[in-house]
Amino acid sequence: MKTLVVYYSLEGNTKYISEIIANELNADLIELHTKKQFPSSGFKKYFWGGKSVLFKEQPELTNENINLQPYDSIILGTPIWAGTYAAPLNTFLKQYKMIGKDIALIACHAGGGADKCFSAMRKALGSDNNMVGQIDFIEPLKRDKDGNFKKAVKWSNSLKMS
Ligand SMILES: Cc1cc2nc3c(=O)[nH]c(=O)nc-3n(C[C@H](O)[C@H](O)[C@H](O)COP(=O)(O)O)c2cc1C
Repeated sequence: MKTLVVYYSLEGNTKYISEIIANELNADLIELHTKKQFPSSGFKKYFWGGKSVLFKEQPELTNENINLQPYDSIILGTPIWAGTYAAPLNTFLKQYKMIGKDIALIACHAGGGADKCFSAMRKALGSDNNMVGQIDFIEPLKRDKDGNFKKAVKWSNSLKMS
C-alpha cells in the first residue's frame, strides 16, 4: 500500500499536521506551491485569499506534474478559507482526477468548523473514490501543539486504507 499526503499551507498549520501524518503512515508528502504567492499577514491575507475562493480561482501551481497512479491512498490537506478549501487545493482538484483511491481529508481552521469544507471537497472529488476519513484542527501551531500532535498520530493509526 502506498500513500500520498498532498497539502497546501499558507501559515504552517496544515504543514505541521500533514508532516506528522505522512511520517506516521510512512507516506510520501507533497506541498503545493503557487506561482503567485498569497500574502501571509494582515488585511491583505484575508482579502486575496478570500477573493480567490469567492471567485473560484485556480492559482497556477509550480509543482512538477504529480503522478498519482502509484498511490492507493491519498490524503488531502487544506486550510479553510472563507468556509471552504483554499484556492490552491481547487487547482489541484481540477487538475488531477482521482478514481478508485482511498481518500482522507485534513483541514485546519480558526474555529469556524470544517463541515462545509469537507462537503465541498467530497463534491469536488466526485463519487469514484472511497472516502475513508476526515479530521479538522483548530490552529494547531497556536493552540495545544502537543495535543494536536497526538490527535494527528491517533487519527493516522485509525485510518482503514487498502
Ligand atoms: C483568506 C483566509 C480565510 C480564512 N477563512 C476562515 C474561515 O472561514 N473559517 C475559519 O475558521 N478560519 C478561517 N481562516 C483561518 C485559517 O483557516 C487558519 O488560520 C488555518 O489554521 C490556517 O492554516 P495554514 O497555517 O495551514 O495556512 C482563514 C484564513 C485565511 C488566510
